Amino acid sequence: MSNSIELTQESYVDSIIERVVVRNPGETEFHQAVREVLESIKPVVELYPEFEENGILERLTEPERQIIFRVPWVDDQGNVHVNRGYRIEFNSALGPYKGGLRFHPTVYPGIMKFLAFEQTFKNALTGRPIGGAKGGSDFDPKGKSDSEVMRFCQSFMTELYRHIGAQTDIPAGDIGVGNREIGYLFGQYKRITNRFEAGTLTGKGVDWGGSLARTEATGYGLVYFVDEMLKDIGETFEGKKVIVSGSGNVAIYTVQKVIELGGKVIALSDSDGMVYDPEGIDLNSVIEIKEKRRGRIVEYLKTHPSAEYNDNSKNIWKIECDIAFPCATQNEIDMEEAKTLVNNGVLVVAEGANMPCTPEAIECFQKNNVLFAPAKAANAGGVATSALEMTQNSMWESWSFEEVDKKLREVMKNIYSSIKTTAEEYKKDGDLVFGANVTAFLKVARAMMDQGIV
Ligand SMILES: NC(=O)C1=CN([C@@H]2O[C@H](COP(=O)(O)OP(=O)(O)OC[C@H]3O[C@@H](n4cnc5c(N)ncnc54)[C@H](O)[C@@H]3O)[C@@H](O)[C@H]2O)C=CC1
Ligand SMILES: O=C(O)CCC(=O)C(=O)O
Repeated sequence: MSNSIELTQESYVDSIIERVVVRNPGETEFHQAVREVLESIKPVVELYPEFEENGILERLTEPERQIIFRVPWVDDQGNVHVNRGYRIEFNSALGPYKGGLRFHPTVYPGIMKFLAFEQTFKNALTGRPIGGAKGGSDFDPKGKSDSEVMRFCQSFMTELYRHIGAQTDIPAGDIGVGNREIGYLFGQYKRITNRFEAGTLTGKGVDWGGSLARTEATGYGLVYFVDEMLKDIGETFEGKKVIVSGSGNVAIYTVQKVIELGGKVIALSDSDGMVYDPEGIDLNSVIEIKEKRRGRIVEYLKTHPSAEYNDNSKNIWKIECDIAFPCATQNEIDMEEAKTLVNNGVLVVAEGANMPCTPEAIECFQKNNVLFAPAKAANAGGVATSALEMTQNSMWESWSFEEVDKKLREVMKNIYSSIKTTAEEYKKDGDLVFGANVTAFLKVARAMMDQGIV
């Protein structure tokens, strides 16, 4: 009897994975994200037949709404360009759709759907009432003037505005979308709607509805999360050698907090290459190059001639370290890099980017007892602080940096303890991938059950 139940339930999960592959051809990142979640929640789905009876997995893997639109804009020379804009409103069981916008040439439906699917689970872990979404465009902001970026953002919002709102869908930043872009997007939203509806976008400037500490939140939250993991094994950041990939928003504030807690960051990268500075990365120089000048990481050598540069960003994982923070992009660590990190004695790998480690890499870390922190838990501090920004907006209040930072720290602590406890409950001690997926799944699935077949 129990055998047959097990077989039926297993085939339910497998059939859903197959269905996602068939219904979303060629969208490999989306397949990967779905497979990762569904395979780990399998034993839990087996325990509750009502999930199958109510088509929970079919609905959970199909976006509630997918918006694709044309974004025409004119460059500084008067040439017309057309990009494609997206907003994937994946799941609103827990609250209005929430998630960032990515402007990058690699954007296509497979990337948008994987990010929106992941966001649904991540947002559930924050404990805030927010559903999951993601959006963006295949527009490449690299090398564009401020005026070109402004015109692009205005055109993008001219379509997007009709789909978003403080109670409906609240976009924010992601790769290629920072304070500058959020400003242009908000300006156009306000102009079209004739409403200063601050709660419609997060990551705003602090003088016009933004939250203090939102800029720092993803990186700081990531480090707070790892600090909890280290405490559990009687360790701290003090004296640890740390590698952070990328050099954008998440990477910069990860580095800042690691240094504050006594760690030494020795390498950073961008899509062109990586720098290794055994003396410890000088963050002020990185902020000057990346945040102020929007330059390339190779320029670090101009002021730090003793540092080394390599024009393959993947080589960053060859450097010996205690803690590795992939904070650039999806699938940046595969099996080969994972093996190198393990052979070099890495203690912790924590995902700052979304899905930066392939499933094979994660398996390699877990088999070799490396402490592994999955993105949907470890980088949730950014969206959690976005939710704090929404709370401040709805109350017409602005909290101090310290107050927001304290709440962020509590959120990260709670996420860590809840996913660790879930893993223990199912006798998967230390498996934070399982803990995060199951904790988030149960929350979203139960809300979907409560709300009927919608
Ligand atoms: N901004 C946020 O609040 C959050 C961002 N994330 C994720 O963190 C990651 C980074 O996002 P942001 O820092 O916001 O973007 P960003 O645009 O500020 O920075 C991205 C950085 O990654 C680098 N990069 C891109 N491709 C690379 C590659 N193949 N190798 C090495 N470096 C590469 C870029 O040069 C840039 O320095 C993304 O996966 C994003 O989805 C996750 C949670 C929240
Ligand atoms: O702050 C937000 O709404 C979104 C942040 C984000 O894009 C992410 O968590 O991946």
